[in-house]
Amino acid sequence: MSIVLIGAPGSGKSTVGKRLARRLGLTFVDVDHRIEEVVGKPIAEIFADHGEEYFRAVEEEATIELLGSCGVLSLGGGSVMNAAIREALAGHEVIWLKVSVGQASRRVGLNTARPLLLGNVRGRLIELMRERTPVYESLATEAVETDGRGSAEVADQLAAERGWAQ
Ligand SMILES: Nc1ncnc2c1ncn2[C@@H]1O[C@H](COP(=O)(O)OP(=O)(O)O)[C@@H](O)[C@H]1O
Ligand SMILES: O=C(O)C1=C[C@@H](OP(=O)(O)O)[C@@H](O)[C@H](O)C1
Ligand SMILES: [Mg+2]
Repeated sequence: MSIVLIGAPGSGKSTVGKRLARRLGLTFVDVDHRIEEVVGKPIAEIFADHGEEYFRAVEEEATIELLGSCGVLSLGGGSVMNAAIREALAGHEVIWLKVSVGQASRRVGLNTARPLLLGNVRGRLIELMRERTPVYESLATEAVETDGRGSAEVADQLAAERGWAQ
């Protein structure tokens, strides 16, 4: 079983996941990093050179494969829109990092490396969150509010709940 982090871009999945894994002595993998390794280029270039459909196909394969090993796994924000990935999440501990549009757009900034947000970060986040929030909610075994809290605080709370003693 893995500890899997889901949530919108800017919710802190990559940052919190890394620290949580360190606290618990578990391995950490960020699926976006694995995709970049497999394809051999950054996410933004994968979208530009091959398109979103190709990215989603690689994401599906990488996510499902990584769910087969133990540790902490940070998913990409859009991965939960894929039915095969949703099915593969069954039986895992799925932590939803909640974030408001305002905080997420401040965190990712205007020069984001996230191709889906380019042009109008706030507007795109509103659309994505409207579509995805019910899905995040339905998959989560635990939900954590991250607004107004640092990523270290969020990670340490999750680690403490799982037996990490400060
Ligand atoms: N709770 C938090 N408070 C403030 N900034 C945060 C928080 N979590 C993450 N960040 C910052 O927001 C940015 C996006 O975080 P990241 O972990 O990449 O999010 P995600 O993987 O969910 O898109 C990073 O610069 C990170 O340092
Ligand atoms: O929301 C999305 O569809 C995406 C989020 C990104 O990951 P983060 O959620 O870690 O930013 C990355 O997978 C890709 O740019 C697509
Ligand atoms: Mg990430």
